[in-house]
Amino acid sequence: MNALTLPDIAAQASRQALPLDWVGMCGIAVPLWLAGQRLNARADAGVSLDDGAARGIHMSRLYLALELLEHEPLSPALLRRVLQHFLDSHQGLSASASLRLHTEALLKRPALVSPLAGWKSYPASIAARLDSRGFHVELSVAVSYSSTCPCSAALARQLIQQRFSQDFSSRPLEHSAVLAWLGSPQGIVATPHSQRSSAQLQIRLNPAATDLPLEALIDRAEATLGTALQTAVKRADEQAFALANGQNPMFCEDAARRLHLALREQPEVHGLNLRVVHAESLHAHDAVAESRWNWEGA
Ligand SMILES: Nc1nc2c(ncn2[C@@H]2O[C@H](COP(=O)(O)OP(=O)(O)OP(=O)(O)O)[C@@H](O)[C@H]2O)c(=O)[nH]1
Repeated sequence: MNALTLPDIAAQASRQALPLDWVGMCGIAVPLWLAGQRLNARADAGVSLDDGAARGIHMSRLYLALELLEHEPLSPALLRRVLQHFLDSHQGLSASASLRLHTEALLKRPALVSPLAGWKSYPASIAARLDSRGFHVELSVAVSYSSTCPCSAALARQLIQQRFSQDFSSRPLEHSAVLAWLGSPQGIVATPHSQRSSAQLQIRLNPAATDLPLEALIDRAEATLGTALQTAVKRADEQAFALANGQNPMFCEDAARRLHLALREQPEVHGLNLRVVHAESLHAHDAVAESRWNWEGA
């Protein structure tokens, strides 16, 4: 039997004529180049099946088009070429194509003070679509940070004030005595709670963007929040982290507003959709805020 005699079920007519919105493959292992690294990724690749009478799409053609990802850094232009391949190989069948890549960038992050550094992983995904409305790309990444509750900080300060008032009600206010008190457990009789938090950032790239600014997006988000989770930490770094948290107390609403305003002004951002989750240590549930700008379906 040779290739010409192999049955081709996909080429048959469907018994139930009906177009399908998306047909493809999910979870294909692919390598890609991003943020200066070769990364493992999982691809979801597909097209619409607009010809309702056709039995199926040609999955192998989509799979083989993904080979393009191996050879050059991931960019909007490369994604567009892959999607154009999907459509060219499905002429008469499909008018829209999409590709979603799930990966994890591993970036080296410096300590706050000491000359140390360590690795931090950032789950990320890139989604591209080509259809009659044009081509667009979305970039998503999760950034983890610490958030100190501003309400808890104010309540703790009040208790410290009360304790100070008690302890110094009958003592003269001498500099050395106050300094010693501040350095004692009485000087911090209450501490605010803080929580490990995460921001899920999704941006739609400006159509003119030539790069996928993953690292720039992460850097911008971490600088905006001021309390990114750390990697290598010595005591000097921990002290700097305590200061950063004290200077940046945040409700989830504060974090969402900060991120929205900082990301929206980036020239490569055409739209954004973000969700921040503060995994409360006061409650057994999370505090969550979402914000969108120029986001379809919002
Ligand atoms: N359309 C479709 N194909 C599937 C599915 N599950 C597995 N396949 C297989 O995917 C394989 C590749 O399909 P095609 O791309 O049509 O393969 P081909 O006919 O050899 O390639 P072309 O000559 O380029 O059409 C076939 O062996 C299908 O059986 C499915 O649910 N739908």
